[in-house]
Formats: sequence, C-alpha cells, structure tokens
Amino acid sequence: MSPTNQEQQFEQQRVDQVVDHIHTRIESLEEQTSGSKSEMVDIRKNFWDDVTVNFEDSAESAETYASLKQQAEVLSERERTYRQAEVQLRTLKKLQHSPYFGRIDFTEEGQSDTDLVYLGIASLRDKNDEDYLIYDWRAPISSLYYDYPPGPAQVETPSGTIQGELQVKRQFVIRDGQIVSMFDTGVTIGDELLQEVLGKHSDAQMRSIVATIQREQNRIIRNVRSRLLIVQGAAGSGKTSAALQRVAYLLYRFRGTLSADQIVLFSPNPMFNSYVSTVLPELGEENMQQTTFQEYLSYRIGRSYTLEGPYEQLEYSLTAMDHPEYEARMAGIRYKASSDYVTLIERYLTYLGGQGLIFRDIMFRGEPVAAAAAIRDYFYALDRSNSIANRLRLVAEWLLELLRKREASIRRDAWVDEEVELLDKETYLKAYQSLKNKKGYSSSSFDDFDRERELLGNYVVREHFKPLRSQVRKLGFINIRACFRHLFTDPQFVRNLAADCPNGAGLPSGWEVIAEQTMERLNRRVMAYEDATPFLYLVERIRGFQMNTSVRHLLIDEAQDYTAFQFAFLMRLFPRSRVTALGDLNQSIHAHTAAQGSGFDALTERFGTEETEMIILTRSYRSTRPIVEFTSRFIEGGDLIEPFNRDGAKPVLTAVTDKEELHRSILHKIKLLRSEGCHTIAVICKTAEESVQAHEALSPHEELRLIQTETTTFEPGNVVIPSYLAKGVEFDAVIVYDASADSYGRENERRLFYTVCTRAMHELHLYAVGAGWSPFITGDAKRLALVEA
Ligand SMILES: Nc1ncnc2c1ncn2[C@@H]1O[C@H](COP(=O)(O)OP(=O)(O)OP(=O)(O)O)[C@@H](O)[C@H]1O
Repeated sequence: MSPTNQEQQFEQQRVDQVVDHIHTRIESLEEQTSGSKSEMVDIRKNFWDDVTVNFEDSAESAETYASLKQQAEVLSERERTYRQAEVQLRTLKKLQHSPYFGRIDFTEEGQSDTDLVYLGIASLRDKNDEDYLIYDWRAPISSLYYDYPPGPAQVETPSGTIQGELQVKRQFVIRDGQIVSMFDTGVTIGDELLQEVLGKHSDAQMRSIVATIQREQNRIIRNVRSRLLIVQGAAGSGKTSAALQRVAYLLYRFRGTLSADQIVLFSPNPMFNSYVSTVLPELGEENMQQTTFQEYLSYRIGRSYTLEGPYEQLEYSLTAMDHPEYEARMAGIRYKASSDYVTLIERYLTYLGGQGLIFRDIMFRGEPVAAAAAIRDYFYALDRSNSIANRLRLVAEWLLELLRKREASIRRDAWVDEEVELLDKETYLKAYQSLKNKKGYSSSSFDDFDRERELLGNYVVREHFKPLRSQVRKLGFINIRACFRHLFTDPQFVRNLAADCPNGAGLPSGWEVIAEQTMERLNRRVMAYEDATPFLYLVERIRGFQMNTSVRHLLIDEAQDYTAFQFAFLMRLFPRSRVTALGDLNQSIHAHTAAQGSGFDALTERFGTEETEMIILTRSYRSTRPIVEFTSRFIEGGDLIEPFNRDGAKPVLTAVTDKEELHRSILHKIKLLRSEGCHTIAVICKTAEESVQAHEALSPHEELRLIQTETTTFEPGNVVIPSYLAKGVEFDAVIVYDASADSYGRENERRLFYTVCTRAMHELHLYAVGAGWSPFITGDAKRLALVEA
C-alpha cells in the first residue's frame, strides 16, 4: 500500500524537523567537546602546578596524596564526559543522514491516543528532553515493528505486557535527509524493502539488517531467557546477521553491566572476522572480541608443537584418499571429535587421580632435590578427595620448601666460594644493590669480609635456584606430555580404560593403528588438529583449568564445525558464559562430522533441556529463488527451505572437454558478469591445491585474487578461493570450477558442494570437465538449471 502524497509531505517535513534538531545537537555537542578537550589538555599540562608535593612527614604526605587524587579525579571526570560526548556525536552524525527507517502507530488497550513510534539505530529526544523523536530499534516498544503486522499486538516491557492495536507499519529509505522511498507494510517487514536490499550487489563487508529484521530472526536477537540458544538455519537464513544484531541488542539491554569485551564471537577464520567486523560499529556499538578456535589453540600450544590447522586437516581429508594410512587417520579424526573420547579422557583422569601420573626429577647441579619417584609418592599420599590440580599445588609448596632447605644447606659449599670469587664487577654491584634493597643493608660498601662472603654466597645460590623455583611454581615437575603420550603407547591400557566406561567409550576397532599414527606425529612434534583440543583438555584438567569468568556471552558461528570435544572444552573455559551456537548441519564440511553425537547434542547435554532453546530458520535470504530451489535439491530436507521470493537467472551448467576450454569459458563468463555489474565474483575450487592451479591459469588474463588460509581481509573484486574458505561469506556470482563427479562424487562431499553453491547471491555457474556432473545434481535439479552443453 502506498502512502498518499499528503502523508509523504508530512513525513518529509518531520524528517526535516528531526534533521534540524540533530544538527543543532551536533553543533552544541561539538562546542562542548572542544571545550572539554582544551580543559583536559590544560589539566594535563598544569597537573603538577596545581598539586603541592610534600612528603616531609606523614601529614604532609597525606595532603599531597589527597591533592593528587583530587586532581586525577577531575581529569578522569572530564575524560569521561568527553568520551560520552564523542560517542553521542558519532551516533548523531550517523542519524543526520538517515534518522530512522520505520514507524509504527500503536494504540494501547483502553487508551484513546495513539503513539507514533519512529525507529532508528539510536534514540533521540526532542529539545525539551521529553518526547522521543526516534526510538532505538532495540527498545521494548520497537519489537512490535518486527513481530506484528497491523492489527492486534502485544509487547513485553519491564513493567509488564502491553496489549493494543498496531494501526500503521511504515518503512522508509532515507538518504541525506531525503525520503527516497516509503511504504506501508503488511504481514512481513516490507517485502519491497527486503527485495531492494537483497537485490543489491554485495560489498566487502557484511551489512546491518536492522531495518528488515524478520520475526523469527527477532526471536534470536532478543532472546535473553535461555543459557544456551541453538540456531539451526538454512544457508543464507541470516544466522550470522542475527548473531551480530543480537550482540548489539545485548549491549543495549544490559548497558552498564555488560560491555563489548565480555562478549566473544568465535568465527571460522580471520577473513570472516574481517568480513563481519563493521556491523557493530555501523550500529554505533563497539565490536565484541573476535577470535577463532585455531587462534586460541595456537596461542596455547603453538610454541611447543607444529600445530596443524582445521583447513590443513580438511585439505588432507579431501586429497589424501590414496594414502595407505588414510582410512585409519579418518577414523581417528572422527573418534577424537566425539563425546566418547571426552568420556575416555575423563576416565583416564580418574585413573591418574589414583596412579600413573608421570613426574620429573627436580635436579640441582646433577643431584636430585626430589626424584620423580619421591614426588609421585608424596602426591599419591595426599588426600585423594582433593582434585589432581589441588594436590599438585600442595606438591609445589612441599617442593619449594625442599628447595629452601637445599638452598640453605649448600651456601658454604666450595663451588659457591668459587663463583663468588669469579663475580665480575657488574654482578657484584647488582648483588650489592639487590641485598641492599632486600635486607636494608645501608653502608656504602661491604664492610666486613665474612659478612660480604655470606651475603654474596646467598646471592649466588639464590640466583641458581630461581629457575628451579619458577619451574616448580609452573608445575614443571609433572610431565603432562608423557601422560598424553601414554594414551598412544599402550593400546591395551586404553582398551582397559575404555572397558570401564559406559559403551566401552566407543573405542574404534583400529585403535592400534590410530595410536601408532598419533605417536609417529608426536615424535615429530606435530600436533594434529584432532589431537590439539584433547591434549589441551588433559593439560588443563590436570593443572587446573585456566577459566575465563569475565566473558558473559559466547557466540559460536558455524557451530556445526565444532566437535563435541571442542564444545566440552569451551564450556569449561567460559564457565559463566551464556552460549549462542549458530550453524547448519547441512554445511558440516569437516572430516569429523560423522562422529557419533553431533556437537550440538553435546552442548544440549551440558546445559540440560531446561536451559536450552532451539530456533530453526528455514527462510533463505541470500540467493535468488532459482538458486535456492536448485541448491536445496542437493540435501536431505531441502524441500523445507523456503526461498525469499527474489527472481533471478537460473543456475547455468556448462560441460567442457578439457582444462583449456574450461579456462577460456570461465574467463569469458567473468567478463560478462562484470559487465552486468557484479562486484564480487568467486571462482570456487575444491581444494587449496586446485585454487593455486586455477589462479595460475586464469590470473594472467583477468585480475583475480587468490584467497588462502592466511588471508585476513575480505575485499571486493574477483577471487579464486578454496571451498572451505568460502564458508560464511557470499558473492554476487559464484563460478564452481569443477562440479564434476570426480570432484564432488563421494557422499561426504555432498555438504561441501551444497556450501559452495549457496555462496551465490545473484548468479551461479557450474562447470564440469569430462567425467560428467556430480551426482548431487540430480535430474530434478538439472531441470531447474540452464544446461549449456
Ligand atoms: N532480515 C534480513 N534483511 C536483510 N538482509 C538479510 C536479512 N537476513 C539475512 N539477510 C542477508 O542474507 C544474507 C545471508 O545472511 P547471513 O550470512 O547472516 O546468513 P547465514 O545463515 O549466516 O548464512 P550461511 O550459513 O550460508 O553462511 C546476507 O547478505 C544478509 O545480509
């Protein structure tokens, strides 16, 4: 329904008034900030002039301290005001171009007047600071806009549920203070606007979707009830978008108690991080912490081992089928991902609580201060109701005492004399200084020989014991690596452990070979991706988990790619955090996905059904209807995916005879797509290896950027990219480099193929050399495509 001319005039006048008001606010804030800035500079410059420093006696010192404190407080107050004004200014500058995007008229039950609620990215009051000219899209009342068509509606507010009638629901596109378009909407939030937004060409950054959030997405964004929120959504259904607007919502809803650094987003790779990093700033919020699981692993164990990454593992699983060890490695990957393996490691930990921990000797000058066996006996004599970690702390205290005793007993040894004699001048002075600081030694030099000898001897011995003490404090007397290796050196031992677990901990039949392969890698100091998390888990459970208790919200994107083991680890790492896990089981591309029990199950088990909520998104927004209809044929349950009704060209299937023709044809296609206005075109190859070859062949003729695991930024333009790195991102046009049965023929490549094809927003072109089409493109799917040869 189109608003009348009169209504259009009314709305433009209102926009003009609001923009005027914003300009006035900007001017006054600018004055205010420049004033407080120069005040701050003055305070900093004259800080010491305004403070009387006098430490002569305690009264004077107290006064000096008080005056310093007062001066610092004035400064920090000015800084705070300045920062707040800066934030407001930034928001106002955004609002001046496009103050709002929606309006609802709501009449509360039993009331005669109607509230006109205009929604924007931040709220704004009139000049008397009374009425809202704009409501923040996250305010309780704004929910009506996302949740209801015109008609009866209700909204939850802090003071209870309000019932009423939604009279009008209007959408605006405002640019540079001018209404470009406006429409009154019906059931869903403006198909027209969504059409317009989704029909645009992609850019290098993800965009915010606040103007067109759909009802089911709003449920995700505003969910504050459950501790675990699982979102299972089709490709392109807005999971990542919802996650990011959810962060903005949480920051608004819990302003004052929740800050951006208490929210962590785990994403699949650094390039994805860069892709989504502008959404929150666009909404006037600070970015949450962003990381990848691999980044964490590398920070924790990357110095001790050559750490394999998830993509290396995936590359192996996609390319090494001919290797003799392939099947065993894949079985190992699957098993080591599972909850069964967590159970096995837990059983091992219980065992280690009673026996079997491997200790190291604490040696001093070739002699044991405490031999490994003595440490072990001491450890196992401690009360077993204490955790391993607590007992290790007690052992450390005992060892520190032993070190103190040994230190005292050797101060008069001949080698100490020798070292004292050999002290150079610099060390002598250092020793003197250090002793002076510690013992209040006050004369200007050592005055008596014996005392000098004694003090320097103490110094020499202490310096020798320093590294030992530090080693003990870091629990270096326990050899966790050896404990981990034990799991792979003694298959019978592991079989016995497994026999004590429910279900025999699902130990796979070829465990001996898996163990052998693992040992072979560990001997080379290589930590495979499937071993990294279990190893770190064992380390942490033995030493005491280094928990992060300040993080309150953990958002895990592409959560289907996490193993049950990784979830178990994350839950221990962030024990106080609520979790939002977003994923699509149809896009599980990693080698471990056939592991018994998906990662989601493990999460639910951990939180319990009471604390868990699951939201399923079936509507797909990214791709045109013809592309969604085509790609949803590849997967089971694809018929449940509902395409957003945006028209476009059918996917195109082009069969070619050889690589030469393939490259010629792709180059021609890229030119065509570019002339049609596509900003981002991706040639998606299956593996990194294939991407390098394709890039070599195509890039002399066309500007194409090769995306690799290390790529950290997502930029507009044409790219050649391996399948798994294209995950989570999108392109105007996708060219599937090789969609033949050779490339995507095995059942476990189905989801990868689906993921690849669903990256396309407007155009999808598939090529096959020789061998015939991938079996995932069924006859049914083919009928939905344009077959070129
Ligand atoms: N409500 C919406 N309004 C406008 N655009 C939307 C909306 N929901 C999703 N989109 C757009 O659809 C595209 C896909 O969204 P997003 O990447 O969040 O989906 P996803 O479920 O995470 O996808 P995938 O699992 O395939 O990576 C993006 O371009 C996003 O801007």
